[in-house]
Amino acid sequence: MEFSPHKTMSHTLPSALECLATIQHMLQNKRGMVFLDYDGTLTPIVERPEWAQLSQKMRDAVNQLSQRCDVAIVSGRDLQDIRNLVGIEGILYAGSHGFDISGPGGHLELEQGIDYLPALDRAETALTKQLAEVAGTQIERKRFAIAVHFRRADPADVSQIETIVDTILEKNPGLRKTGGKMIFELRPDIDWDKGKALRWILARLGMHDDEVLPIYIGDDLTDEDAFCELQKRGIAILVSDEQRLTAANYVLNDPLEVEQFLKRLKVNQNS
Ligand SMILES: O=P(O)(O)OC[C@H]1O[C@H](O[C@H]2O[C@H](CO)[C@@H](O)[C@H](O)[C@H]2O)[C@H](O)[C@@H](O)[C@@H]1O
Repeated sequence: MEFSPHKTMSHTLPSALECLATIQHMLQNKRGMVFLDYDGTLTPIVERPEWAQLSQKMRDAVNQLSQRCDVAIVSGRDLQDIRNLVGIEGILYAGSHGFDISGPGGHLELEQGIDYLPALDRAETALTKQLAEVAGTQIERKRFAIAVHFRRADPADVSQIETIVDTILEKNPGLRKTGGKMIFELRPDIDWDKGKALRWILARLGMHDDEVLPIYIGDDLTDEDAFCELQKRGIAILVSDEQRLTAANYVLNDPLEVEQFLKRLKVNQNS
């Protein structure tokens, strides 16, 4: 029987900071591994993707955490972009929503969706041409996804932008549309997402359910796939100060609370 995740409204969830003792207790005798989303989790959401720079305090918090346990950054951004933005050696990076994975020292490489690169290239060309005249749009090509940003567009233009994206999608079978915070995204239409990537990473690291407690922290729609994956085996923390339906089991209000949580979390390779 297929597992159907339990979802709840985020304002009913307990704070991960207030429940730190409980989380520590769950980590006892388990190996901890922390998965972190980037935008909205490690950095506040800002108007342009290139403005979302990691603060030195947050970099230190993640770096110090990576001395205590395995850490993976799992982002919708391009793999090279996220690696440059975070700039910490010795941790695992997953870009393009988990389609493009690279572990420390070149271990644990995965490129999911290579066959779809021509379709993504065609879609990128068409989007660039057709959205050129729509003010405030921004196209961000990642190796295995294309984001169409409309945060700076006139709200009255959003349905026109979506129609353009949908028309291009129709002409490029093999891709699918997903959403996020003021973006439409096109990505390979295959059964792969941040949740599947998380499962793949744990399996490749030889981390079995009874030995490891994975913790995933994220804020966006694509992070829900990872939250669903962890309902059976870990801790899922939503970063949000707004109400929404989520499969997470704890909440943090914003990246500042994430930073405090990461600093205070006592977790070891073998807790
Ligand atoms: O999985 P993530 O690391 O959270 O990436 C999700 C998307 O984040 C970025 O876009 C979002 O953040 C921007 C900067 O704050 C903001 O301007 C935009 O409106 C947000 O959607 C990134 O640019 C995308 O590629 C990621 O897919």
